[in-house]
Amino acid sequence: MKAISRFVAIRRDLHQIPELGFQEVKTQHYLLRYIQSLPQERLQVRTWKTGIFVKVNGTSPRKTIGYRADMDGLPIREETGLPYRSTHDGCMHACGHDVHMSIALGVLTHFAHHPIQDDLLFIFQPAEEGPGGAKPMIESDIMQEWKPDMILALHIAPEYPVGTIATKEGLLFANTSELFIDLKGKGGHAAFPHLANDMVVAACALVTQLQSIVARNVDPLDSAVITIGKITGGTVQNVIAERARLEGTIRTLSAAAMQKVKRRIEAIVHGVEVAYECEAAIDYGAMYHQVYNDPELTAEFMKFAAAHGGVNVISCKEAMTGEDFGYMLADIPGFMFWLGVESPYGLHHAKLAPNEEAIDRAIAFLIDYFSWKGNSEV
Ligand SMILES: CC(=O)N[C@@H](CCC[C@H](N)C(=O)O)C(=O)O
Repeated sequence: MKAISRFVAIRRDLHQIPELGFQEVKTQHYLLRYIQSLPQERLQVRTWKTGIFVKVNGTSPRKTIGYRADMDGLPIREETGLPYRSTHDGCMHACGHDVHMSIALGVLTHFAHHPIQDDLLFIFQPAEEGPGGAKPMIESDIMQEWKPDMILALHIAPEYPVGTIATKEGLLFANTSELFIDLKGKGGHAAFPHLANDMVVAACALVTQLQSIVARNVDPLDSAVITIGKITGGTVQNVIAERARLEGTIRTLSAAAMQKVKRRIEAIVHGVEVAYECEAAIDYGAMYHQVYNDPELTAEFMKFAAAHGGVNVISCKEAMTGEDFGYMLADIPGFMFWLGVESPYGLHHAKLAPNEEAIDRAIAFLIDYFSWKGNSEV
C-alpha cells in the first residue's frame, strides 16, 4: 500500500467528520488540537464561533498576509465507497473544504517552524456553503485588530489536472443569492382536483416559468443562472398537496442582473399566486458578494507561479460559482485561484474524490509563494 503524507492523512481525518455551516465543532476541535501541537512561540490563536484565527508573528513585519480556508461540508450522502468516507451520514465534504483545510495546516506548519519577515494570518472560516461565515468574520473584532494587508484563498477544481493553478484578474466568481419560495394552496382528495388548489402543479409551473427569466430577461451578453435544487410538497400519493417549497440559488455576473432577476422572480411568483389561487412567500436567504481578484496582486501571483516550475498556470474564465470569500476581497486586496485535483466527478457530487497528490504540491507551492511575498518590500 502506498504511504500517505501527514497532510493527506489529516485530509482523510477531516473528510470523515464533515459538518454543516456553524456546526463545525469537531472540525474546530481537530484543527485546534493540531495547531496546539505546533511550536507556539510565534503563534497567536483565537477562536471565533466555530472558526479559528491563527497569527504567525513575523521576524520584522511590514505587512500581514492573510490566507483563508473554509471548513464546512454539504448535506450530501457520500457515494465514493472510500475507506475514509464520511462517518456523518447525509453529510459530505463534497466541495473540497477538507482539502482546503489540510493545505492551510501544511503551510501553517512550515511557518510555525520557519517564520518569515511578515506576519501571516491563517483564517479557518465556517459556513461557506451557507449561511456565510466570511462576512461576520471580517466584521469581528479579531479581524479588525489583525486585518491583513492582502489575502488569498484557493478552491479545488476537479476539472483540472494536478499541478494546475487557474485564475484571472478581476471578476472570478458570480454574485449569488439563495432562493426559497413557499406556496400554500388548498389540499384535498386526489379524485376531486376541482375542489382544491394543487401546489405540486403550481410548483412545477413555477419552476418552468423561472427558467424563462434567464432566457428572456437577462442580456445574453451578461450571464445568470437560476437553479432549483430541491422541491418538497404534499404528504401522500393520493392527497392533493396544500403546500410546496422550492429551494434554489440565483447566480449573476453583474449586480444589475441580480436585481433584474429578483424583480422578475417576484412578478412570476405573483402571477402563479393569481393563476393557481394560492399564497406565496419568497425568502432570499444568504447573498454572497462576487469574487473580484485584485488585478495587480493576481498578475504578480500568476507571474510568480509561471516562473515557479512546480505548477502549470492557466488564465481561466469567470465561473458562476459563489464564494463568500468575495466579502473578504471587497474589503482587502487579494485573489482566489482554482487548484487542479482531477476528479471524474465534480464539485457538489456524491462521488467527488480529489486526487490527493494535489495537497502536498499545493503546500510546497504556497510555502514558496508566501516566503517570497512575505520577505519582499511590497
Ligand atoms: C464554491 C461553491 O461551490 N460555493 C457555493 C456557495 C453557495 C452559496 C449559497 N448557499 C447559494 O447557494 O447561493 C456554490 O454553490 O457556488
